[in-house]
Amino acid sequence: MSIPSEESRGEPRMSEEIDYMTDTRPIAAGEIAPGCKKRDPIVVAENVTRSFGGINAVDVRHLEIPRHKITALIGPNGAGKTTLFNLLTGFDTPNSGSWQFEGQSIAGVSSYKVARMGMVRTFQLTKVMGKLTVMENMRLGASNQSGERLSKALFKGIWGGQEKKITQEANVLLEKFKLDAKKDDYAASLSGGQRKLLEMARSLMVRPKLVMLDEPMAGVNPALTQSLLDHIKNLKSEGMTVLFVEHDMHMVRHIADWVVVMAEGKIVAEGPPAEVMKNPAVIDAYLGAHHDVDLGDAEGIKELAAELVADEDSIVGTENAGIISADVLTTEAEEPNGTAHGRRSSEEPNRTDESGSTAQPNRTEKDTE
Ligand SMILES: Nc1ncnc2c1ncn2[C@@H]1O[C@H](COP(=O)(O)OP(=O)(O)OP(=O)(O)O)[C@@H](O)[C@H]1O
Repeated sequence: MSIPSEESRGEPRMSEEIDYMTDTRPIAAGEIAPGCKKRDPIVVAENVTRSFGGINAVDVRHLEIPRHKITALIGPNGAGKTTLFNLLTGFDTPNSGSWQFEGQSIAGVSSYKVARMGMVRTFQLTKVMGKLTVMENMRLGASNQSGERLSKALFKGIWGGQEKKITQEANVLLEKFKLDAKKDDYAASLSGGQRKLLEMARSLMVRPKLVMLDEPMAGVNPALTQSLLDHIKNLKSEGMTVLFVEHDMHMVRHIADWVVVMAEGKIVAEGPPAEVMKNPAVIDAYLGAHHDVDLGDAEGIKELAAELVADEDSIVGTENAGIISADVLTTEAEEPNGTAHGRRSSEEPNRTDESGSTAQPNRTEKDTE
């Protein structure tokens, strides 16, 4: 679907419509660097901080989220991604900071008002109401839109003219998300992946401009993964902006237009996915040496095996070291100093141990042990 462009920052308004799936105009307004300005930001945050005891969970000097793009927010566990989501959407209160959505200051605005303004989010642990039916959950989503209370959201007839319209909209979304056959089932009976879909469908009842997804792939059965990816791409094609937190680098690589990297509360890198994933600081702190390999197919596995052969740091653990070929292990084992499998332990820190506590997507040393 094509949507009229909304230019900002002094650029001429284009008279023709823009297809946001094929729009190749630059995302950054100038040089790409952590906290850089965007050509057309939908969110601008300034000096946002949040600490818990002695921990600076979020310490963001400047962050802009590009409109009509899919932005991935990545970083090790505890980097502050979810806390930043909570702050921006009014689910938590910062120690300091200001931020605008669509040019309007929304710091201190409650979560339901933020949703009504068009900025919605989903949660890492899905929050659908298990004892309500799928359709009732959808109605609850619409209640954010009209500011109605829970009781009104659930009981027929109270909404008068709106009821029919809301049900129609819910039906369209449920059909799109292939949940229409389950609309009278309790949400508790859905699989984890279907609940994620329901949570996403429900958030769309407010017709948002910005959809923020916290780990949409976590706990989703591989059979539903592609469908979730397609739904997220569709949000963009329908003119929405998406910001998602994800540890699954396959997803980040395949659907993100832009990647923002957080570590210890700060924005430490950002840019197009291919560039960010080549950034040595990001690789060291988060991705690990072989992050670039797609393990979704046999070629990817072969590629990883070849990379591991060339990377002596990868030889850890026992001789049954997974996908490392027996030839390689034999060669290593025959080295005169006899340290082939334990060489990092004395003179260098073992990267597996170091990163194991933080870097979930690192499918390298850990997985080959
Ligand atoms: N309610 C809280 N009380 C105390 N500490 C908290 C709270 N929420 C978050 N933290 C701490 O703030 C830091 C940032 O946590 P946050 O959950 O935002 O990280 P994250 O990047 O989302 O991590 P993950 O990828 O594991 O979800 C962590 O050190 C966490 O322990």
